[in-house]
Amino acid sequence: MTAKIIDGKAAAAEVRARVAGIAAEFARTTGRQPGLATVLVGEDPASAVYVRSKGKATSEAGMASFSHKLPDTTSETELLHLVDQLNRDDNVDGILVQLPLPPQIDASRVIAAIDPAKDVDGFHPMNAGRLATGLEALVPCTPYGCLYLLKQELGSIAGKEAVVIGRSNIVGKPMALLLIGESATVTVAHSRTRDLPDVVRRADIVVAAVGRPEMVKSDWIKPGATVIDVGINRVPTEDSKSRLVGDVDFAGASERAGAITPVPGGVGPMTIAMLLRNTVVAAHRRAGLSDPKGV
Ligand SMILES: Nc1nc2c(c(=O)[nH]1)N[C@@H](CN(C=O)c1ccc(C(=O)N[C@@H](CCC(=O)O)C(=O)O)cc1)CN2
Repeated sequence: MTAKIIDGKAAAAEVRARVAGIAAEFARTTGRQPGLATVLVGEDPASAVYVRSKGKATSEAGMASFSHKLPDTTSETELLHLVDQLNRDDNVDGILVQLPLPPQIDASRVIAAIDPAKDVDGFHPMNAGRLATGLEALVPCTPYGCLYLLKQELGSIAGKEAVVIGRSNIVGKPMALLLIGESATVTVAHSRTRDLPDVVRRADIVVAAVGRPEMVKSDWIKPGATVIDVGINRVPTEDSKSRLVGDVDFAGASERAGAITPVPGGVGPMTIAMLLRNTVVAAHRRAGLSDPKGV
């Protein structure tokens, strides 16, 4: 079997186009554009690329983009002060503090300081708790993007066996909750899971989010399974350059899976599309409007 390649770039472009239509309608109704503030602390090159892409995508969707760049010597107090200003700014509907943060800053304190109504990353404990209890929440962008791709591929997920590899607050845990919300039967596997290959072999749906290059081997994949690869790992090549690989052995798994996301071009672009989606949703809720349809 040769798997269908799930095109995350195309799906993200569709979401972004719909968000742009919603943002334009919001601006007509309220007299202002939805606004997203990004905060980058330090010089991490990958983070700088992601934040630039987010700002560009925000502007392209007809939303206001507010970019804040702080030096890597920024103290936690200084960052909390900026978050407080953004919380009070009525033109800002969404606040995104790019992770990771430098070691002198406790990311969990910063996340907890963001107004939950503006927490477009969905990382605030209030949004995490609301997602866990099935209440309306802002949902973390990467798992929400994975769910979008799964629903587009499979239609209903109800009753499917899903294995999520990884238990981070940002991907693994919210992914598991979203799959439970769709009535899948969910196993969360992690570094202490016994006989991981056999656990993965049961899965109709595999979501790999461990951050270990090509850890998931082809013979772990049940024939016909849908594989969502969240990993983005840069590995050296023989010509002293580097390339991106996921957490799944893509070449091997493509021979067994029914459908699989590539890296790059799979889940990554969906993360940014869902950030824009969360920003228009936050803008509507803050303006007292009902949630936009179709995203
Ligand atoms: N505050 C946050 N920080 C981080 C998040 C997040 O969701 N919120 N996620 C990641 C990084 N990330 C977004 O910030 C992100 C990662 C990758 C991509 C992407 O489109 N990747 C491309 C490949 C890019 C490349 O060539 O390097 C792809 O997969 O096709 C988008 C966003 C950590 N921090």
